[in-house]
Amino acid sequence: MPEPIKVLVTGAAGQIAYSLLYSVAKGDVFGKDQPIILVLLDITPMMEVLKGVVMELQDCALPLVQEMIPTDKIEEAFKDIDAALLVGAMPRRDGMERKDLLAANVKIFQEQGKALDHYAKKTVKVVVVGNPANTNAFICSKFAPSIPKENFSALTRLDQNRAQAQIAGRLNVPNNAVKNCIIWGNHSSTQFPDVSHATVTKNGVVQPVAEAVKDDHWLNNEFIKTVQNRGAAVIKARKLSSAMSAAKAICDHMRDWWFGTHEGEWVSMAVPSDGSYEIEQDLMYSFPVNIKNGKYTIVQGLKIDDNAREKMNVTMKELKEEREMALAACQE
Ligand SMILES: NC(=O)c1ccc[n+]([C@@H]2O[C@H](COP(=O)([O-])OP(=O)(O)OC[C@H]3O[C@@H](n4cnc5c(N)ncnc54)[C@H](O)[C@@H]3O)[C@@H](O)[C@H]2O)c1
Ligand SMILES: O=C(O)CC[C@H](O)C(=O)O
Repeated sequence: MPEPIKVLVTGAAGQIAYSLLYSVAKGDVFGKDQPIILVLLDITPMMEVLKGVVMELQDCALPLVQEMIPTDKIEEAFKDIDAALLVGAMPRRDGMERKDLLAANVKIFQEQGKALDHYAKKTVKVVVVGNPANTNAFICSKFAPSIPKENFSALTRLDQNRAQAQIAGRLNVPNNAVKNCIIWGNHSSTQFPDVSHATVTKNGVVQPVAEAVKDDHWLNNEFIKTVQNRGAAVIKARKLSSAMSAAKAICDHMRDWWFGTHEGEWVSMAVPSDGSYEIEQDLMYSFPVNIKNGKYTIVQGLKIDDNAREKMNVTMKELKEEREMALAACQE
């Protein structure tokens, strides 16, 4: 058995964590033979609820969980961690604007950035889930200057999974027959779900999604809008933010970062831009990436037409605006 790794989940008493913790604890993310020390951070008023979550995890009697550390102390939570799944933040409720969320949540990530800087291993891999996820990840990295900025990411895998499922549903094929859907930009309604490089395997034949769908109007309109607004649609229906699907996407994101992507396949992650595709450097922008040996590389050389360029710029502009608002909020 390898040495245990220390995995932090914040917002551990919340909705997403309730699905996420079970998957992490049973080895879906870091491997079926990787012992784990699970660190569970939430705020003081949630400690009683967290106690119940810990009892349930205990009662799962899972072999990989070597220790659980439930805490409301940030310095204890971030100490020597190998991976950070930063979920804890306020979710948007029906009728609430994203900007309300930004003001409320960005300070959490300023504080957690500082904690990462002081207490975490310098090799820690961080995925930010709490919204606005890209901008929170940007802030977190900014306040953790001793940790390489490549170690920070935000979750857009849920959007990728949504796009993949919409295409698979339309073509009546299994979800895993659809590959290489891309999410560009922000985890918000300005994101650009792009299937112009995606393929589908149907009746044993691999073909471009656009050829299989044979309906460019649907692909350029309804499909994009459905994916962009899926989170809001779930909130409207459930009166709560997506949780099961978010937890699944967090597992996909971190597992692929840990173990790598399959040959010829890419996944979408919001990562600091290196200037690829003319996206402003350091903006936490979602790109298609390949992953090998724990390191991602942005997929290069994809053809971007005028229509795509325009959509990629819209979501970049929103990210720049969010960044300015977040930096101002950090100074208050
Ligand atoms: N990026 C994505 O794809 C995606 C998808 C779904 C939800 N989200 C976001 O994830 C976040 C969590 O959603 P949820 O449904 O689990 O919400 P929730 O309200 O059920 O749980 C959030 C938990 O975070 C805790 N928390 C608040 N401040 C904290 C802090 N400073 N430190 C540690 N914990 C803290 C709360 O006490 C609560 O237990 C929201 O911001 C939501 O919008 C993102
Ligand atoms: O607040 C939102 O609009 C989205 C919530 C969440 O990020 C999701 O995508 O399901």
